[in-house]
Amino acid sequence: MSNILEVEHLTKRFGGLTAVSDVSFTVRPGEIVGILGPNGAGKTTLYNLLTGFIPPDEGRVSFMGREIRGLAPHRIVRLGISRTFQLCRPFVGMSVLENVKVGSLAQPSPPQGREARARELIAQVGLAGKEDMAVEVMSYGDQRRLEIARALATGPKLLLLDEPFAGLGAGEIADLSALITRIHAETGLTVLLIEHKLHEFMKLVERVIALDFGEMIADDVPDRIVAHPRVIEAYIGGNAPDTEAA
Ligand SMILES: Nc1ncnc2c1ncn2[C@@H]1O[C@H](COP(=O)(O)OP(=O)(O)OP(=O)(O)O)[C@@H](O)[C@H]1O
Repeated sequence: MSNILEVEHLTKRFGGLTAVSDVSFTVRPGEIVGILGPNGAGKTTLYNLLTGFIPPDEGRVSFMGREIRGLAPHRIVRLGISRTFQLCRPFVGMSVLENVKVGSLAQPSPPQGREARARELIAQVGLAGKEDMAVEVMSYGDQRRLEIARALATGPKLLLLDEPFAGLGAGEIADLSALITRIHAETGLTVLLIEHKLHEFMKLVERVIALDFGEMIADDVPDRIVAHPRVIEAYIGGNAPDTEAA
């Protein structure tokens, strides 16, 4: 399989606004690809389209050679696409362990191995010892780790991260960035990453797909993206990119 994900002419309109406009790109297995763009560029809408949360108006999405347009979110998770959210969405009133086990319910695997696997993932994201902790008392940084563990529990081949560094301090960002790098290296998982903290973003990703007003304006390696005239214009015209370390 040459590409794990193929997006062709994907378009989503909300009334008169085209949030994602004729976007086409491919992702190879094991790549870590950044999705860049100022506020409102269409990044989260793109994730919502890839995960079946909303249907596209036009275009197609092929995942591991299979057309997934129109499939319900739980079917897409089962096929191997998992995501985290911009705002953490842990199940409150449940422990860390229970939260991760919920993720594993996405796959029709026998229940016996679920707890052991959940404990492994909790350790993998650096939360060992916190299995029984209530999620509402966790730090924001730990909640981000939990989100990643829960997403991994669904057994993804493609992981979509939506602003994992939002709201974190510099130390937490560096730690989480190292965690993402390690998980990517250890598992060979394909990763898409939306992030406004460009300093860490550019270090993490191998390639960047840049959006502006729903249109794809560039698809290139980080070094060329930061010098790309349309990317610079998109940011200078709107929000200056946050290229400093947080
Ligand atoms: N359900 C919706 N109904 C109407 N408009 C929407 C809806 N969802 C998104 N939009 C609009 O679509 C555009 C793209 O939004 P989107 O959230 O995808 O941008 P984004 O790049 O993720 O921005 P941010 O970086 O601020 O999260 C915005 O103008 C937004 O207001």
